[in-house]
Amino acid sequence: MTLIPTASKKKKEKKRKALEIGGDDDGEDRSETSSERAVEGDVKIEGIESLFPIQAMTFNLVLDGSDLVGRARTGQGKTLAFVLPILESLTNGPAKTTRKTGYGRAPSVLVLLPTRELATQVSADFETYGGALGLNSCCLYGGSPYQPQQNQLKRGVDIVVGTPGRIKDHIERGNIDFRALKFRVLDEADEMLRMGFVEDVEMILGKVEDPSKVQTLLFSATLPVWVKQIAAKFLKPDKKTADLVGNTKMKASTNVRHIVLPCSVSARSQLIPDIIRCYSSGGRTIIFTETKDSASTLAGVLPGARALHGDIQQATREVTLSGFRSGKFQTLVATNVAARGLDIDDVQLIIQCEPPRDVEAYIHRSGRTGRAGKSGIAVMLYDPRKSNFSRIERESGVKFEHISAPQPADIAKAAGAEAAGKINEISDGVIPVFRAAAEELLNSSDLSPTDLLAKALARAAGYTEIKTRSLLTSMENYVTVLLECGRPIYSPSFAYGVLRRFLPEDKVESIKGLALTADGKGAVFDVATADLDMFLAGKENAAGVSLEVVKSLPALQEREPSRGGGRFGGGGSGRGGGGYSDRRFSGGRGGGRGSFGEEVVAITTADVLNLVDIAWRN
Ligand SMILES: Nc1ncnc2c1ncn2[C@@H]1O[C@H](COP(=O)(O)OP(=O)(O)OP(=O)(O)O)[C@@H](O)[C@H]1O
Repeated sequence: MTLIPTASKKKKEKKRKALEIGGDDDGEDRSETSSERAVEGDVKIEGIESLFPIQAMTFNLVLDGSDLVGRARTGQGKTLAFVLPILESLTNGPAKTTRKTGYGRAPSVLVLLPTRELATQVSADFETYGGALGLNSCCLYGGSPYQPQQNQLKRGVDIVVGTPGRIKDHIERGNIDFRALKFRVLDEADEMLRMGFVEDVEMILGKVEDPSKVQTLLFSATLPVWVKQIAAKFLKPDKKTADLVGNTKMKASTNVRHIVLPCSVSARSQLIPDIIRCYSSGGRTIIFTETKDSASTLAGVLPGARALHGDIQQATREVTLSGFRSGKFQTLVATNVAARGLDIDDVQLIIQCEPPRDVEAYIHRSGRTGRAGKSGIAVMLYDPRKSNFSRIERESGVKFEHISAPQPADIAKAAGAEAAGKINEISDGVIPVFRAAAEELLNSSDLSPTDLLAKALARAAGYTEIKTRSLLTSMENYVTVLLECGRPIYSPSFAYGVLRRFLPEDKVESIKGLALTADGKGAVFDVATADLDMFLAGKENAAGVSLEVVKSLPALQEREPSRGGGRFGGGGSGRGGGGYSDRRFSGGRGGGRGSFGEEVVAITTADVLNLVDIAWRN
């Protein structure tokens, strides 16, 4: 008997169609061709025609009884890479003969995952594929009542899937017996340990009396070195590794277009709907925020969006996620609770509101799209004044595509074309009713019929004006300008100093997002459209100063976030603004700790040049 997955995702979600099982029932043939048989064999599960590489790699290793570390990029099928061989082993392989059966049986499989949503998802996979083989599973996670879980355990289950906290609770209540355990799986192992579950995980794994009789499998798309060290404690010394990422540079999904876009915090809620319009291809979008509060706030202002985070009641979390999966709404705003493992059909776009703190978070969040060979887009917003994504770029191996905000005019154009298309769908029956008003309009207006029709289309598409959007902070009704003064601009404070020569203080203070250009010759910043004329006229009185509106953002200097506003950062602008690290000029990098732990502020060459400049001007 050989397993082959066939369920299409939609059907899987409707209790996932049963497996057809057939042939080869002797259970003897577990040579290296087992995985091939899994692909070519008797049982076909719709939607899956062959094993993905990680699955082909792990199938025989698991059947052969090895402990295993499995790593493949996001969306490459790691779940079935343990589900299928475990089920095969239990029903037709080495674990078959000693597996407990009957009422009250103790579980043969334990799967630990970091989040409730993920536990539910993986449990559903076991239900789908294992259920058809007569194996039942239960899902144990916090925030839901104990009693039904306890009853299930009492009746007997083959597979227990859950989060460490709740599983530990059940162990302490004497509800779970691990004496019959054959497999234990740590999925998204690094996240589970990072979330502070180390002790719980250790306690749970420690409940297995004879670990030599249990196979331990550890999976993730990211396995930082520290996880490998911890893994050495849980897995047998002769464990096998199936690592499809290894030392390759690119650690994130290669099916995803990785994009960065400058945007200030205040412009986010205006910009995001346009990013969705331009990049979601009509599919679902997941937006990641750093905090629960910002997830709730953003979900509150984005049309048709719902929030998902750890402060939301479990029952609501479940309703939200199933509504998103079933397409009741198209935009989910979440914290990292949705970053790991979630496999949701037709998520075309990921938006990260700011660069996450660690590279793993970037890899997993962006990996919620571009799954199972499909393509997707991940847009990461950053505030050029504060954010630095170069570490993520370096450590993930992603070469970010830089874009600026979609312009409202472009979006309006597309909406206009759509509105024009819809005009043909309107019945000619409306003409007699509206003709008199149309004639009246034509006769009373100085505009040509085409221009009048253009206005009518604008109205139909919901536009009464077209705003501009700046390139640097993505703010509406701001434009981005480039300042040059015939000599290098070493620091933001020098740029502010140049502006003060020809503009009043309040206007200098009103500019947004000032950043230095990578060539060291200029600075770019955003100016309110209403102030633009004043800026352009003012520069006429400042010799050697040039100021021009830019259509595309020049390459900018990298900002070093760790220094904060250092003693010399930001100068007289009052903006603090973390120091710039222009490698051509930097003498030393950022702050550090002295031998007694005190904060050491390093002065970069740029700071010194800046001081010289200020002295020179005075
Ligand atoms: N052999 C296969 N053929 C076709 N589709 C598959 C196959 N294996 C898995 N899939 C589908 O691929 C998608 C991604 O699989 P899965 O969720 O296991 O990825 P993953 O590697 O665990 O990703 P992540 O690291 O994000 O958790 C799922 O929708 C799954 O049903």
